[in-house]
Amino acid sequence: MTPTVSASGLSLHFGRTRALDDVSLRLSPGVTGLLGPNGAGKTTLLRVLATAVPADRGAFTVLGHDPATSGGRQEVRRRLGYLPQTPGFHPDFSAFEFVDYVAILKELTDRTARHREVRRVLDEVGLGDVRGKRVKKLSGGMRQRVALAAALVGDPEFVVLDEPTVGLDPEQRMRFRELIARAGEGRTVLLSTHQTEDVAMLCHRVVVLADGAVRFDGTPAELTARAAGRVWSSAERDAGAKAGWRTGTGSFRNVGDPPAGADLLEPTLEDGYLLTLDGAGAEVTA
Ligand SMILES: Nc1ncnc2c1ncn2[C@@H]1O[C@H](COP(=O)(O)OP(=O)(O)OP(=O)(O)O)[C@@H](O)[C@H]1O
Repeated sequence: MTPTVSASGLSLHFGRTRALDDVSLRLSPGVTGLLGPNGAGKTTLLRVLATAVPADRGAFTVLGHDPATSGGRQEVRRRLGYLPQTPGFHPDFSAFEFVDYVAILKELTDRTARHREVRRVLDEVGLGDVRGKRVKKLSGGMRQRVALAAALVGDPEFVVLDEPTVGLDPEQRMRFRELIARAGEGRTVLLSTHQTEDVAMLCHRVVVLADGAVRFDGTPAELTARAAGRVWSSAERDAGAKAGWRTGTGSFRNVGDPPAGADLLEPTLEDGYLLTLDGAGAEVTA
């Protein structure tokens, strides 16, 4: 299958900071999770792919369009939905006005068709009843759903979501997962998150970034399998553990190099992720 997004050798420096280091990836329909510690370069990668900032080196295409040319950039933006880490809401806009404003920027020029589309996406995220409410009066979870509606307006083929579930309570997070899963049906969604459960539950693929570089690119099951035979239980923290913590049962859960005869546990995606970061030379914290 031809990938929706094809990127090769993307690098970007901010002064002496190397935010992206030779990143190559291909994205296809479905939800791809982007995991990485703070400062790994996730937001920077998303901003480059959303054409908000150009890379220093490397290139990418979205559905064959090259954003390095002004015509190509316009084509990419027409096919793109972007939920940034801090959506810039005008606080006095209603939910409808905000999404309509984004729809205008996306060049949905026919007013009647545009308003129909704005109502459709607000209904899709469950905000049809409060579309006239000021954004500043909405809860944090509702505001995130307004931002998701803005990302989905115009039915883009490539959707970039930067930590959309941060700060949400478990019920809202579950609701958001449903919405993201639905958005990923037939569309290519790139989801940056710190929530390994989001990735385990939603994503067909996961990319791990550390120090601006890709450290893993594969399925969630493959990431989990990296920790097979490397998670064990013990009465005390084990010397061979890269990370270990006392669980609610009082025993330690260790991740790393187990001693002979260790009481092995079923690994999770988070275990595989922690071990991948350790291999990358990043600090493992748990
Ligand atoms: N506009 C900028 N100016 C200077 N440095 C920047 C800028 N944006 C990002 N950086 C630096 O680039 C690196 C990558 O940052 P980025 O925000 O992409 O990481 P991240 O993985 O999204 O982190 P987080 O999980 O904390 O959001 C960091 O060292 C950051 O300080």
